[in-house]
Amino acid sequence: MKVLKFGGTSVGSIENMHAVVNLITDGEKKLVVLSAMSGTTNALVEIADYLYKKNKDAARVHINKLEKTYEEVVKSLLKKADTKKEGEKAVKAAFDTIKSFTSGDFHEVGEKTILAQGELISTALFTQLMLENGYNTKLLPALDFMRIDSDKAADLNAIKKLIAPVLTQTGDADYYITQGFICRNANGEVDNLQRGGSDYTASLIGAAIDSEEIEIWTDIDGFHNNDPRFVTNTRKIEQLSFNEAAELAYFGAKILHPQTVLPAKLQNIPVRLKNTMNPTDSGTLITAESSGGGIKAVAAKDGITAIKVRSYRMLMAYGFLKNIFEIFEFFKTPIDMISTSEVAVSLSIDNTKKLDDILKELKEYGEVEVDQDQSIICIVGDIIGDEHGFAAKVFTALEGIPIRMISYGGSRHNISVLVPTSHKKQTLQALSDNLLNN
Ligand SMILES: Nc1ncnc2c1ncn2[C@@H]1O[C@H](COP(=O)(O)OP(=O)(O)O)[C@@H](O)[C@H]1O
Ligand SMILES: N[C@@H](CC(=O)OP(=O)(O)O)C(=O)O
Repeated sequence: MKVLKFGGTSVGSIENMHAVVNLITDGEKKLVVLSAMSGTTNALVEIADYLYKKNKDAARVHINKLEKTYEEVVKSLLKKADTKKEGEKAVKAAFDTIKSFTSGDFHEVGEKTILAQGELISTALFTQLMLENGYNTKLLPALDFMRIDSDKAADLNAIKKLIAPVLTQTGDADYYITQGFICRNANGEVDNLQRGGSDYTASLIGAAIDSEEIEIWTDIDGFHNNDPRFVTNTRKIEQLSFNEAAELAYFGAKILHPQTVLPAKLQNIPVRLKNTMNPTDSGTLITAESSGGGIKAVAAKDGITAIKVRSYRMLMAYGFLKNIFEIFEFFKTPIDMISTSEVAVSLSIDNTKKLDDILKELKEYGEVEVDQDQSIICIVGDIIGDEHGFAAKVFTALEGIPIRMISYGGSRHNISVLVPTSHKKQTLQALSDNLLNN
């Protein structure tokens, strides 16, 4: 069975939902993962923010506004009395849940439960639309089988164990619909796979049921060789290897959630990116196969902090780097880039929750410098393979750009440079003009 994921824009209007019905109903059994209608998760984040700030009146205003929007959606989307009634019931249940958090203290479980309502509504309404059109469709509650562990990492073993009985109990159907993004954590509470996480849901489910293909349907014709939000002359890539796609997703290509590729790669399941608005286009295929030499694409990851530790104790000493890295391990803060000289080590992180604690400990080892608002620009392809003089080409393209760090040689697929975010657009465009489009 194929797993298909449709993102927020693909289910973001009545028209698009009808287009998705037409697209999936070819008689082939499938499991369909849906995101919340576009804009909904942001609206729910805003409501949760008001509740954290104890501004209950503002939260209520925003809740009522969103509820009205969904009442209108049900009216225009569903035409038959029984399906319309089910749609209204689902919307009411979701908004009753949201409203239940407007009294008393507000905590993380409340926030996660509020954020889950977008996917719970979109899947409930879409299932009714499928039934109204006569398709044998069943809703699979993702909260019954999607799990993360105590480190907040997806628990593929638990998902594998849980999804089989859920499918059996749900009974036979031509089309199974389920929620992207949402899951339960190790305490059984409602949680999520982080923003953009529906892609990851699809690949986890794909791996759990050993799907023949995972299709990610979105609002663009596939993976582009640069970020179309910042660069004008981007082009679609026909094929990428799992490793190339994983690096691009991890280093900021928004079209895929950073962790999406791994479950598919582990079980060698092809991932295809397709455009809901242009379904006949071949899209981008991601497989184990190498996609040939040369530079494939560029992506940028924002919100990076660079930390430099300079110490003469590092000179000729062993164990210095181990001590530095142990501090990051202790504070559960992953490091993205590293570069070293005899007396200094620079590294970059994107999670700054424990920055003050980390800096305090690092200062025990030497002078510490911190630069915030940096972006990692990641250049991906078969870089070390055939093409000599590749590094020279990259540096020529980046002439005039203040590079803070460089990482080269860690993998044959990737060169990364760290630049101030204020120079991100210029860097992406320069790489497009000099490396990708000439
Ligand atoms: N390299 C890239 N290739 C294609 N799209 C990209 C790339 N980098 C960023 N994007 C952006 O990703 C968007 C699709 O991702 P997203 O908005 O999360 O879609 P969805 O809501 O369908 O999940 C595109 O509209 C595009 O602006
Ligand atoms: N609704 C969630 C999950 C998601 O993946 O959405 P989208 O597919 O629209 O990126 C979010 O906005 O983060």
